[in-house]
Amino acid sequence: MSKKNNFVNVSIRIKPALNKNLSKSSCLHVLKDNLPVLIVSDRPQTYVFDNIFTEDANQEIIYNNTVKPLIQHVKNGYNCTIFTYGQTGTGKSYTMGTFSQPNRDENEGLIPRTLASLFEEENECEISVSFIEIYNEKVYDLLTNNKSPLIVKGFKVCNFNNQRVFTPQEAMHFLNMGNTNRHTGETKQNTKSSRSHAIFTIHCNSFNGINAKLNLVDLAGCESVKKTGTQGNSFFEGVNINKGLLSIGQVMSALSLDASYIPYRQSVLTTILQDSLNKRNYVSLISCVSSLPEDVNETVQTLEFAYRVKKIKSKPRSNEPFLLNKNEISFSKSYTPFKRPYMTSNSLVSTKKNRFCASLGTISDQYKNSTIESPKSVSSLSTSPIICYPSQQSFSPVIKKYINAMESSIITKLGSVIEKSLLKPRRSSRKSIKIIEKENTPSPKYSWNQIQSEVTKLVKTEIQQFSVQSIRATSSPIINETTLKRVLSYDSPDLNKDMVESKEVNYNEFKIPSIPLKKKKYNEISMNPRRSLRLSLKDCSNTIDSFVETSSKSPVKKNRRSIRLTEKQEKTQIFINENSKINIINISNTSKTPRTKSKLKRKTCSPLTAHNKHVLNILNKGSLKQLEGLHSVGIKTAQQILLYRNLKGSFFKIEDLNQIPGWSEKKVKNFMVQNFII
Ligand SMILES: Nc1ncnc2c1ncn2[C@@H]1O[C@H](COP(=O)(O)OP(=O)(O)OP(=O)(O)O)[C@@H](O)[C@H]1O
Repeated sequence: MSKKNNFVNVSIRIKPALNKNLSKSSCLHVLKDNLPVLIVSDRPQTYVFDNIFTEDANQEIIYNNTVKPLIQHVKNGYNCTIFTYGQTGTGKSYTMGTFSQPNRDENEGLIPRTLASLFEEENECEISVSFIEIYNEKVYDLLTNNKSPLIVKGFKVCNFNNQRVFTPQEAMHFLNMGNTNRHTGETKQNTKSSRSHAIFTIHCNSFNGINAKLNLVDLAGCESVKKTGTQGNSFFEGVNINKGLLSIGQVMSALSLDASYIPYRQSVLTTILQDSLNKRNYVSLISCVSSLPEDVNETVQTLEFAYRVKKIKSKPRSNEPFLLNKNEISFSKSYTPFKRPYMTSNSLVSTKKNRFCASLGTISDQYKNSTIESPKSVSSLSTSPIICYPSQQSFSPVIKKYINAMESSIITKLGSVIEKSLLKPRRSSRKSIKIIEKENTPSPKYSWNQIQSEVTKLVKTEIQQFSVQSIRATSSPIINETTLKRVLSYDSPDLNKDMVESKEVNYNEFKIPSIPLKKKKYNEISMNPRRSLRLSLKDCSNTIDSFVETSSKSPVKKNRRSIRLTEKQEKTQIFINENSKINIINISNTSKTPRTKSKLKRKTCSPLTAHNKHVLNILNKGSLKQLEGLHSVGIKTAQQILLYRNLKGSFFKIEDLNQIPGWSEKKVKNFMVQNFII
């Protein structure tokens, strides 16, 4: 399966002629060169499949080539489905092993072999089994004597028996029990014909929280009323059987054509197999065919179905809870910032929050079940607990309870911090964002400082609150800084750089790492409207010291491009140049400062220049209403200007309007003419 890198495996099994006396010529010819090719007599088509099992292939060969490769996938958390399809009497139930065989060893089918294999190795997961059937478009539990149909909600069957099993024998007991309860009947073509579609499911719940299932589906056979000779009740059974099979064919066709709509709802069979028959799971199909010339139409129909399934290109996805690993980080880096406005929908937020909490939840679970050891590097990130304690420390159950409660409390609250940050309302309209997205402008500002301080506060208070009760007495907890960085960098590509380094710190010394800002261009810088910070001289000395000390670390202060200190006589100005060096300039001679220059200029401004400045001022600082007050600016244009300004910063000159997406030079000129800008 994996050698061809395709996760849908399609096999054909040709039923041997059981009555040698009746065996005539075969309508199927198999060529085995590089690929197994099947040719049907007198038909133009040739078919290539993953496996073609000829009449002499025994049950072991079938198992080794179909189900065996899936076992490890199930253990790794992938849902897998194997199903048998074909004309009635061609050996689907025989292949699947749903009915007990006279000589168990040799003829044992796929289900008994799978169960034996799952229990063979040391058990890494809890195994339970369920067995249901779909009879006349209703679902029945085969592991109970209750004959009332089960309720299907959405695509989930409710209240079916899921029996925990510890040995293959126990599991076989439930298989046989289900078989006795299954609807069967006699037809012209099969003395014990299945009148229902049966689904035997092996649920594998691994101890690290990964749950996966293996569905072994024994479909009822396609039947022609003429050949089976069914009448009355059996006739209606046949109609419903064919309905299920037809719908499964339509689902497969849609999947193979990559259709946006997959018609799962056409029948109960496809409805409840929805979470298994899709591109996220491993699927293996065994199509059972007859080689008898009189069955050639049914055989071709089965081969066509198999061929459609073969075309499906799937991408299986593990049920493993979401963990931020290196790949996720690199994904986050390649995140185009402007996709965010679309992604901050409620659903995305809840998905992100759930996935994030799930990842931390798993971490906590692992932590509960294993010896606690401090994480050492980024590579151990995905398995590291959020709070670590000195290794080889054994905790009493009471303390463990506190630790768990504290962790889950932190996890829940961190989720809401993230949610809050992602749901930060935007003033912009969706349309405007779309326009600007094309221009690949920088990301809208997120208040990461707020998140930082909230997370710090939260973690500290939580730990202190719990520590008081018991933990502090036992040991001093250590916050795994890497994990918290991960929390902070959850949606911030900027922060991921920090993750290369990892260390543990005591919570008393714990400080959320500062976010290094990228060198920004003019427009990006102006995303932060506070470009300068004025301080009175009283606070000056303290502030300068702390500013100088922290400015190289703190991105918040870096954004403040200068601190202007005002005093009556002496003025000091602090500039941070592009290399993050701080220059303190004495500007007691006011004529040297750019500010004074502009003041001088302003004095000599002509009325027209003043008007230009006024318009520019409105463009840079005006409210939506004020913008609308300008000529040729409607509500949409005003919104667009506002959005652009919020994202890119101020306009230097009115001509800069042509940087707004959709603003041609002609439009800018028109704006200028209408607003008397010269
Ligand atoms: N490869 C095989 N080797 C030996 N016996 C086989 C083989 N395939 C099928 N049989 C036998 O053929 C008969 C019909 O097989 P089976 O009941 O499995 O068919 P089916 O496709 O499930 O039919 P239906 O759709 O009517 O349930 C059984 O007696 C079975 O033992």
